[in-house]
Amino acid sequence: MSEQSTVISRPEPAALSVPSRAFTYRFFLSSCFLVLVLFSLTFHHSGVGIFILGLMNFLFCADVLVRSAAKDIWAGRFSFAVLISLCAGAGFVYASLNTFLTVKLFGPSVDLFLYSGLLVTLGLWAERRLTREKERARVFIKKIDDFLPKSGRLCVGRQFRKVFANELKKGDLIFVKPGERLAADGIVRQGKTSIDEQLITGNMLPTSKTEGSRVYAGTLNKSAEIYVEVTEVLAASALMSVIDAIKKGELLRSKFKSALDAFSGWVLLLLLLAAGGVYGFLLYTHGAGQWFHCLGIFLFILAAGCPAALVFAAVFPSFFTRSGARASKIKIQNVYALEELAQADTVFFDKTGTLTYGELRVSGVYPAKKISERQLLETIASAEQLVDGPFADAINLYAKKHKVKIQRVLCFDVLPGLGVQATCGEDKILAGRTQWLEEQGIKTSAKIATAAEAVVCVARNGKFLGFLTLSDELRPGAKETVALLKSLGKDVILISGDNEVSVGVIAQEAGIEKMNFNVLPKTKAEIVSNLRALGKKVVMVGDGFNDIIALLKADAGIVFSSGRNVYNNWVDVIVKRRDLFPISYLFTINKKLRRVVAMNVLLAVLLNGLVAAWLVGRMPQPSGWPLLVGGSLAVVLIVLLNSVRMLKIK
Ligand SMILES: Nc1ncnc2c1ncn2[C@@H]1O[C@H](COP(=O)(O)OP(=O)(O)OP(=O)(O)O)[C@@H](O)[C@H]1O
Ligand SMILES: [Zn+2]
Repeated sequence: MSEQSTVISRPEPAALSVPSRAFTYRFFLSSCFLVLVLFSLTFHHSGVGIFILGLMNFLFCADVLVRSAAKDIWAGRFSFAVLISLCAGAGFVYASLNTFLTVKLFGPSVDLFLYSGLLVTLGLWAERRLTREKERARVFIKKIDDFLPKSGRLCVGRQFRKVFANELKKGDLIFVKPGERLAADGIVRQGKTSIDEQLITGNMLPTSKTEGSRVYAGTLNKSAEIYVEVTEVLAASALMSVIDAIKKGELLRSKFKSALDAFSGWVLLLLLLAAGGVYGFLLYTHGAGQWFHCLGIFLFILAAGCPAALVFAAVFPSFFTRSGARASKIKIQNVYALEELAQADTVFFDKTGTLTYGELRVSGVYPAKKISERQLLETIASAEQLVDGPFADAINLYAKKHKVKIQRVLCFDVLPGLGVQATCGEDKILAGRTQWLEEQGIKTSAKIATAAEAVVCVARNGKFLGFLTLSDELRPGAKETVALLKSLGKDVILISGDNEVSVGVIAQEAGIEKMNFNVLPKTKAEIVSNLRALGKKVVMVGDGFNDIIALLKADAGIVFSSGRNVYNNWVDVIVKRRDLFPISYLFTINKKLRRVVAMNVLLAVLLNGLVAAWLVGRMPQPSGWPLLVGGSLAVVLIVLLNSVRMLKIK
């Protein structure tokens, strides 16, 4: 019981102390102050008025930045908030002292109210962006919780009692009305209905269910009342393992550090060294008695040297990276994942739908002895008629083309990675993986082991009727991508639910030496987790439902998708293309991205430093603010131009 509740409880509220709303309204307020200061400076209003505007900006807008800066300093982090708070603060103090002291401080008497205000405004904007990104992840987590059934109707004798879904135990009987979500995995004991199982099996069409059918927690009962025997508590249900993987993945992601924070410490150090150096030099030449008078130059360099363009140094490149990728039908949902891709040790490729198109075609029909081809086809086509997905689509198309007679299906279960189990009239049909049939005591054919393509075995009432082979084609670029990944030193492994021979054929075509075959969807995820536990960085490239947990458990997940997977929100990269060529781009782009960001930071620091130095060199410079602000904005433009390079997908 205690274990159940820990799994179900919401993720701990991460270190998101300030909501983005707080940044949003402060950003707009601060922009207004900025305009007012600019207006006052242009029309030479009194210094006291400008000081009041500046003070209000600090009290009402910069307060969040200062508070989070204090927290960061306390924790020994020299974050972006620390940099902006210190520099904008220095500028404000400098400008205030110059407004009220009769003897001006040593330094260009440039009005820094405007510039420090600009730093505050841009700082708020950047922090708002970052917190919003984290909040979005939170919203997704909340949304996934909506799928979680909250309560169930437990049958006690002839009565019902509403209980929390996580209180249900194996063997309990529950009553489910139409329109309700199932509270646990189970087996239908009474009633007939159709269930929307998209959440678990990916089947878009409702699945018909009757006594003996399997049902899953979280799926939606659509048409009639049913009684279900609980076979698995909610905490151990299929839905829960997906939700659990999603939450763990989000937690992992929320720990990523923004590039802005990573560089801010260095910029701050540089500024302190420059300002401190000049200050020391002045003390040396003017004498220590002048410490207060000379302090001006320290404050000035700290404030004017802090590049406003720094805010954009990391934002622009990732924005353009995303846009460039989107134009090529790649949706990078998590830019930080690019770093993981670059550092990955192992890359797993799923076979059907990922390395191959996943557009299967029935290539062979092999009836068992004394069974006609018709019989075999009629049986499997009846079982698959309401199923979708690559296997069922191919079989249904083939049946239609060959005018195969189809029996009405009473109910069916889709078992991800295994196959389909259906009831037609009195007959029970199984269509799926060879091992799955063997496990149920059905003897299949020895010929199957030599099939070089995906196989679906068919049985009716425990009797093997034969099998079908389905062919698929490698996506263009598969070979090239594998070769490139190998040249980058990555271990490439093919992982598939199909048999050894058919996986081997595709592996060879793609140039992959390592493979895992006959793997169940659950095992895929375990293989990924185990490798990660050994300290490896693992990337999963997959498609659709069977791979979702493996995709979520990996350090980064890339999914090939036609866009109807409900779990797509949670995958790092979505590829909506026919070829595999851009996959290698995803693994190499991070290097370029980092280079461009580093160059942006360098450009911003150098150019802004030059402007500040120019002002210091031309002391006193009473109306230098247009140069400082104009210069900084010009640097923003240069950073922008440098970042546009990321648009190009090589
Ligand atoms: N609709 C279906 N009808 C019959 N059999 C099916 C169906 N779906 C899957 N199977 C069986 O399950 C096996 C594995 O399915 P599937 O290819 O979807 O798994 P996977 O783990 O995603 O592997 P892959 O790497 O090939 O994508 C298939 O080879 C097939 O025998
Ligand atoms: Zn697949």
